[in-house]
Amino acid sequence: MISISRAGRALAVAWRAGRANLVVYVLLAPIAGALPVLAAWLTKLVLDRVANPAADAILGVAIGLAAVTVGLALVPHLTSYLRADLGRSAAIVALDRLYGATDRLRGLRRLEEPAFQNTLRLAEQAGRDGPSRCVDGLLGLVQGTVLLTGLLGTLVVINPVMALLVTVGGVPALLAELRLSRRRANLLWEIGPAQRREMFYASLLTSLSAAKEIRLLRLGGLFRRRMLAELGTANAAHRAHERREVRVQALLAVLSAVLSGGGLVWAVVTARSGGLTVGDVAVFVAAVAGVQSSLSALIDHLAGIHQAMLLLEHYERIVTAPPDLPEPTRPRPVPPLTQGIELCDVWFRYGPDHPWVLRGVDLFIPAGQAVALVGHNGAGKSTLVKLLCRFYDPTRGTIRWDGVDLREFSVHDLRARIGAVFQDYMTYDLTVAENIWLGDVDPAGPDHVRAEDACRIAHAAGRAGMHETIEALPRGYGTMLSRVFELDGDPADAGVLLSGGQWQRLAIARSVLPESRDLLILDEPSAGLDAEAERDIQLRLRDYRADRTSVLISHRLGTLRDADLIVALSGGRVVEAGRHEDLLVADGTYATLFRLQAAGYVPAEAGVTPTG
Ligand SMILES: Nc1ncnc2c1ncn2[C@@H]1O[C@H](COP(=O)(O)OP(=O)(O)OP(=O)(O)O)[C@@H](O)[C@H]1O
Repeated sequence: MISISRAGRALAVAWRAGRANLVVYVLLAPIAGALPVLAAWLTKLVLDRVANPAADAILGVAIGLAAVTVGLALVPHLTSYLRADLGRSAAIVALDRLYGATDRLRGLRRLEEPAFQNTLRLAEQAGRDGPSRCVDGLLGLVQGTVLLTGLLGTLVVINPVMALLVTVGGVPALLAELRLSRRRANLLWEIGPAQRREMFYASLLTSLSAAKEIRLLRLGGLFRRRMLAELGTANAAHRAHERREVRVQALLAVLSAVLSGGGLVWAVVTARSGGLTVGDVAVFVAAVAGVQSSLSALIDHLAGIHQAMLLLEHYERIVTAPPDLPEPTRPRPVPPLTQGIELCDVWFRYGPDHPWVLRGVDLFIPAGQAVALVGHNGAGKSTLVKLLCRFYDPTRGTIRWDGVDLREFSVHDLRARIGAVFQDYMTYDLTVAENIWLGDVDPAGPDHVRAEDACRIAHAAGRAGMHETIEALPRGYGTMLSRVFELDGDPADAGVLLSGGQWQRLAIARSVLPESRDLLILDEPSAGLDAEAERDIQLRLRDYRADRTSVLISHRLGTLRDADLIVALSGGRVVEAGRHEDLLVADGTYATLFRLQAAGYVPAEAGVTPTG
């Protein structure tokens, strides 16, 4: 029912998070359980001595009761402080493990699976409060057991039958609560997709990047309604579950009230016939109420641990997930590219139910040369470069780096040799300097830009033709590129936003920051640039690309005409390859695309037929 090993791992997380807090918390648990029992017995003694003045001195007992009362008042505050502090520290340790595990997923495939995203969301939830809930639950069990044992012992002394009845009365509650906790954990899984969609619509409604389109197309109402519909779906599921809970718990409450009511009648009748003292009646009533409430707290703790364990299952599924891309046990060092990259009969599709995107691509990308990929939308150009970066492995066929299959390298080392600007490049809500520095972060170095990085960052910005523009910004390289985050927590210092083309140049600067990249991939790097800027970038990058292998993708074929090799993809295959002039002569796909595009720049009446 409750996995001991999982509970052990949750405790280990709490131990790593805060040993001192945990030790004090553990020591307090039995004390917190013993205090109410002590209070009940001391109350009995005080009452009996008040009722019988001939009995022993009362003062010592009364002081003892007062001390216990102070303890009873203080312990809950201390416990709740420790619980909160331990919870926060345990969340840091657990989330560090969780995001460490997602970071170890080197490919993209897993992140594209809805089931993985659902698991991830519950794992995040479990990571935030799972370990502390387990610790809480386990210590609650310790505290509850001490309390229950003491109170049951008290009850046994006065009325063993009642003790048995109250204990047996707790069994249905235990079974019912465990069932309910399993249902609750399943419910969270079932409503996961609706909650993720709800969050998606909610984030659209407040996201700055979506704001223009949402306002212009007046989509706010639609997305709000959809968000509410998803929320409604989740709420309906919660409501149905809570109704079931209320029904079960009401039934159990009636059972427990009948038991304690019967016990009270018995105690009063017995006291009238002299079988019990006033103190006995008081302690009996307190013990019955105490046993019932501590039993129900114990059951709640068990159910809470049970539910936390079920959610931690999602957490563990993520942190123990096997690598999504097989990594060799003894990876080969990735040599500097001296011969080239060879794709041999590469077939690829995004999933078994998806159509083939690449159907037997054979291609050689010679080292030190610029290879351009052209083709219609959806021809598979970006897919091909994603395979070069090993975001996915080919479904069939191999890709070789100087003759070695990419799968024989560590993915990390391979990527250290590749620089890229993707079509959907990132814009980070960080400073200009950080936006460029992210292109070459030393994993063992500091987590911030160092003063000595300034020179190479400016050099990379210069390569992308951005240096002067950056210098003109309010804080130069220290300018925050965000309208939603302030610099250094100063609300008056909201940053600036760049234009699309300027962001694109920044992405290029990021990709050319490291000098150590052998392969440069530029997937539509100039889509957002004006013609002059595009030419300017081409000239600036020519120097960087000179001794490097580069793969260029662009729909502006004019920018590719100088490439050493132009490769046309169609239907998932290479249909043509050659230099610009040769392909025009061949008069195939490339020539058709090139002429169509060139004709667009020439007045129709001029009747000119560009030939390259
Ligand atoms: N992550 C993905 N999951 C499923 N299908 C995908 C994914 N990415 C791309 N595809 C599909 O693969 C095909 C090739 O896409 P790809 O982006 O490689 O084309 P492309 O040649 O780069 O197109 P474009 O010129 O429009 O950028 C498309 O049909 C697309 O729908």
